[in-house]
Amino acid sequence: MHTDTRDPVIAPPDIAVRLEGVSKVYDAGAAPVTALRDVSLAIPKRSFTAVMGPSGSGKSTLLQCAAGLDRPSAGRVTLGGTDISALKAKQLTVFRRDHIGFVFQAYNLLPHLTVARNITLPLLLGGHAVDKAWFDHVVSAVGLADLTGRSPLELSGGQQQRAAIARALITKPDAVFGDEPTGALDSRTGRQVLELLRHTATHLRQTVVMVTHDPVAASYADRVLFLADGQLVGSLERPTAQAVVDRMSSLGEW
Ligand SMILES: Nc1ncnc2c1ncn2[C@@H]1O[C@H](COP(=O)(O)OP(=O)(O)OP(=O)(O)O)[C@@H](O)[C@H]1O
Repeated sequence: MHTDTRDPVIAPPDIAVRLEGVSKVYDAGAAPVTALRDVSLAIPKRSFTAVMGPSGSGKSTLLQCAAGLDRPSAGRVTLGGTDISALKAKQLTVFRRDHIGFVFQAYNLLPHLTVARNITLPLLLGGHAVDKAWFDHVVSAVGLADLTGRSPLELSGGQQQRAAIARALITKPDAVFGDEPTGALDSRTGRQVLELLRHTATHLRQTVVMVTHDPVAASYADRVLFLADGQLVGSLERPTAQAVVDRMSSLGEW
């Protein structure tokens, strides 16, 4: 299914995520809400991208559509060469499990499973064998090599988020999507997690896309995309926190 829908014309090999004319309208009772308006973008493989914008600008909606957690009202989303807008619900569920990593503010680890079992769960659910070398590489990269036998309940918040990142990486996904992944962490622990996401793109050669409100968090990315009123209104390459603050200020209240 994955290979059948590959189209080298719409997704050249260096692009991990592509949105083409994506719009999203929520049917919220009497007054529909347009959360995304004709958004087109391409995210290169092995890059770290932050998505910023004022509250209500459509950041989470963009992430949900890009990650196949929600469907756009119009437009096309291509992930690693697969047009996910064309997948049926069940195919999309399988595709998400095998090809997309998620890191949320809540870690969503299962307390009755060890850290190792939590990390390998996406492989188990997909009926795939664990690549021991990649498992060891990932677990060591997230700094949990000595803690894999523990319950998540015996980990700190930062360690739990690092386990969630390892779980997101275990399938070598087309992209890892994070919605405020450091939102629940204190600033020192948050910085460690941001450094890990940076390391994930640079050294583990994975693609990371993160929604954040925090200019310091965004400064860890290669590129920041700015949304306002559901539209892509600009981007910053190699951002500094100050440059992000300045751009956000020009977008109004945030
Ligand atoms: N399920 C939904 N039903 C109706 N409207 C929604 C739904 N989800 C989001 N919206 C609306 O769509 C718009 C964009 O919301 P979204 O959550 O994507 O913005 P955001 O930039 O992530 O906001 P925040 O920074 O406050 O989390 C908002 O006007 C919001 O109220």
